[in-house]
Amino acid sequence: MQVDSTLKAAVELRNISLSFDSQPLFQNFSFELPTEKITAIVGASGCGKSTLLKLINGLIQPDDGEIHICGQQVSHNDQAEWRRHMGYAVQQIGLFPHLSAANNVVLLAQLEQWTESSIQERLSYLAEKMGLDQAILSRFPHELSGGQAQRVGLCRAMMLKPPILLLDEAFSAVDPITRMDIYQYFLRLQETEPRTVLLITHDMREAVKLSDHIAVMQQGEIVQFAPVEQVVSQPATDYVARLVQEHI
Ligand SMILES: Nc1ncnc2c1ncn2[C@@H]1O[C@H](COP(=O)(O)OP(=O)(O)OP(=O)(O)O)[C@@H](O)[C@H]1O
Repeated sequence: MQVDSTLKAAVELRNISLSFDSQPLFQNFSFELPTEKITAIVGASGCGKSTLLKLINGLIQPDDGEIHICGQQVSHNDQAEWRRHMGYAVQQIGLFPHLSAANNVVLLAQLEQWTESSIQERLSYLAEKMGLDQAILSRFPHELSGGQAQRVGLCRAMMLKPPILLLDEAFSAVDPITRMDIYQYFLRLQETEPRTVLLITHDMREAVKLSDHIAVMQQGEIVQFAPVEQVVSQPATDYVARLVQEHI
């Protein structure tokens, strides 16, 4: 599944409804993720950010509504296929402890039976862009700093060149200075290899730093979805204004 870069939205949710234990979280929820842009979802704990991400990667099935990926409607039965086109990185990183950093990064490409030369070429490219040298790549996860492990996790998520990248608090486990460095690495890669990114974060400052668009969520609804500058200069509700004031 290739993303046509002229496609307005690489991911589209149409009229999604979802309840947990008869408690509605999403009701008639629609959302479009702009192609080859970074979109941040910001909102308080429990507003539905991670659930939205799980709907997009097929981990959760909506009660009602449609999901379109790269212009095609997908059904829950295709989830294995559609997930192959998505990279996924989370706060907990989840590197395999018995594999070196390099082997963590290349594992999926090996499973996909890429040639050894393509694997090594892709690994070198990502490692260079993310500032990971040979010494770091040969270490095991317990020998890495939090920031190094996060960059390894990002490289792993991007190994197969997924057109869509889902990041759930993927930058939050490190100190602010290391985080700034990782932002720079990440943005450099996004410049050379643009992809459609959904970034889930509590941190409005991170959203402003990294994203093209911000969607602010409150209790299963998007209360503002606009380019970053607009969210900052013209917050649509008091809640968005508070987020902007308190965090920027
Ligand atoms: N599998 C589940 N079963 C029941 N309730 C769930 C389930 N998953 C999520 N919820 C509920 O749905 C709501 C939204 O959860 P979600 O994890 O999407 O929030 P979030 O915005 O990502 O929060 P946080 O920022 O704390 O991670 C919460 O009230 C949560 O308790």
